[in-house]
Formats: sequence, structure tokens, C-alpha cells
Amino acid sequence: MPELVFFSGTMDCGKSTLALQIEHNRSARGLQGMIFTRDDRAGEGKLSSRLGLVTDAVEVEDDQDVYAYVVDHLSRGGRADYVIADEAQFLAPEQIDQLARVVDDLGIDVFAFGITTDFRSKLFPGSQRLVELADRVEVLQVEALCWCGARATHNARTIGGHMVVEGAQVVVGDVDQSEDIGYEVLCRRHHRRRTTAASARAGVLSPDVLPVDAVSRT
Ligand SMILES: Nc1ncnc2c1ncn2[C@@H]1O[C@H](COP(=O)(O)OP(=O)(O)O)[C@@H](O)[C@H]1O
Ligand SMILES: Cc1cn([C@H]2C[C@H](O)[C@@H](COP(=O)(O)O)O2)c(=O)[nH]c1=O
Repeated sequence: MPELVFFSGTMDCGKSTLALQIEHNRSARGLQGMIFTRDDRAGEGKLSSRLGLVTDAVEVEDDQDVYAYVVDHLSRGGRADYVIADEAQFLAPEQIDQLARVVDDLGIDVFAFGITTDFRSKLFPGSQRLVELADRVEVLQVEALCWCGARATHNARTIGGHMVVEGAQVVVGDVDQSEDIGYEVLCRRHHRRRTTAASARAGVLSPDVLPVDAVSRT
């Protein structure tokens, strides 16, 4: 049975790498995939991994009907044995429904990759729809780590290394503290306390370092 699979995790946990491996393994066996992406850091029409691999992809536009795009490709004699959609959190909920239709009406596997929640730990609309519709949600095996060593489960947006909670939901960027605006993956405890690696180093007061009395009053 064809499936809609959502591979989800934090930033920097290997989603794009896995997407490229799936593409490599299938194309090595003569299958032809259709690859969608949106707002990859490497630029328009690219699917890239931090390991340095990159491939061409179809850049999904606002209001684009991805189901119609696949049908049009097939009707022109093209092949699509499977579909990959990276940065799927940036797709509109309607486009996720269209991917589900690719599975159900065309019998094609769709592998979607994306982060589930934004820097405020709120679901992206596209990811919410994927959780609602996917046959399977897969959490990646290689865990990204918080600075404290715990499994990273949340994405923080940082300015100058310090976590911010105001701003637009979509700001394309990397897990890079040298940039003005960057991202850092954290465990839930440190995301809740807004303690990034830089603020921990700077000894910024957080409930982690407050006296027990003070913690019980907060
Ligand atoms: N220099 C490196 N050596 C080994 N692995 C690396 C290196 N740089 C990045 N990685 C691996 O690549 C992962 C990020 O892969 P990527 O596919 O770009 O992530 P995602 O798409 O989830 O943001 C890191 O978690 C790490 O496992
Ligand atoms: C948390 C968060 C992330 N983004 C952006 C930043 C990156 O461009 C992508 C995630 O890419 P990755 O391959 O998973 O690292 O999403 C955003 O726009 N808003 C956010 O809140």
C-alpha cells in the first residue's frame, strides 16, 4: 500500500540527509522520484543537507496545487515512482491534502520531511496537517542534542546567541551562532527556561540556577 510518511524532528537532526538517501537508493534501482521543497537554505529549487549533498528540486510556490503538478507531469509522459517533500513545514495545509491525494488517487508513496514546531514550540500549519493525515509519523533515529546533553526536542530562535520568542513564524536560517539571527536546538526544559548555550555560559539567571526558595515562589 502506498503511504504518506512524515519524517519529523528538530532542525539539524538529519531529515534532508535521509531524504537524499531515500532518493539515492531508489534512483540507483531505476526508480524516478519527484522532489519538492520550499525555502531550502541552499536556494530556490534545491534540497540540501549539512553533510554537503544537494540535489535539484521543484520549488513549491504559494497556492501551487502539487497534486495537479504531479498529474500534469504524468500526463506528459513523465514518471513519478515516489514523491519527496522537504521543508514540508513550509507547505500550506491544502498542499499537504494534495500530497495525501497523490498517495490515495495516484498510488504513489510520499515521503515528507520537516520540523514539527516553530521557535515558540507551536505547530507549523503544514506540519499539523501532516500529523493529522500521515499514515506514519517517523522520528529520526540520530538525535540532536541540547547543550546540556539531553535529547533536543525543541527549536529556539536566537539573536546574538540568546533565545527570542517574538517574530515571524518563518525566518529561513541555520543552527549557527555566528549569524545575527540563528537557531539552536534545546531540550524542553531549557527551551521553557530560554537557556541557550550562550546564556548558560554567561550565567544568566534562570530557574536552573535560582535558589530552591526562589524556584518554589515562581
Ligand atoms: N561535519 C559533520 N560530520 C558528520 N556529520 C555531520 C557534520 N555536519 C553535520 N552532520 C550531520 O548532519 C546532520 C544534519 O543533517 P541535515 O540533513 O542537514 O539536517 P536537517 O535537514 O534535519 O536540518 C547533523 O545532525 C549531523 O548528524
Ligand atoms: C524553528 C524555525 C525554523 N525555521 C526555518 C529555519 C530553517 O530555514 C528551516 C528548518 O530547516 P532544517 O533543514 O530543518 O534545519 O526552518 C523557521 O522559519 N521558523 C522557525 O520557527
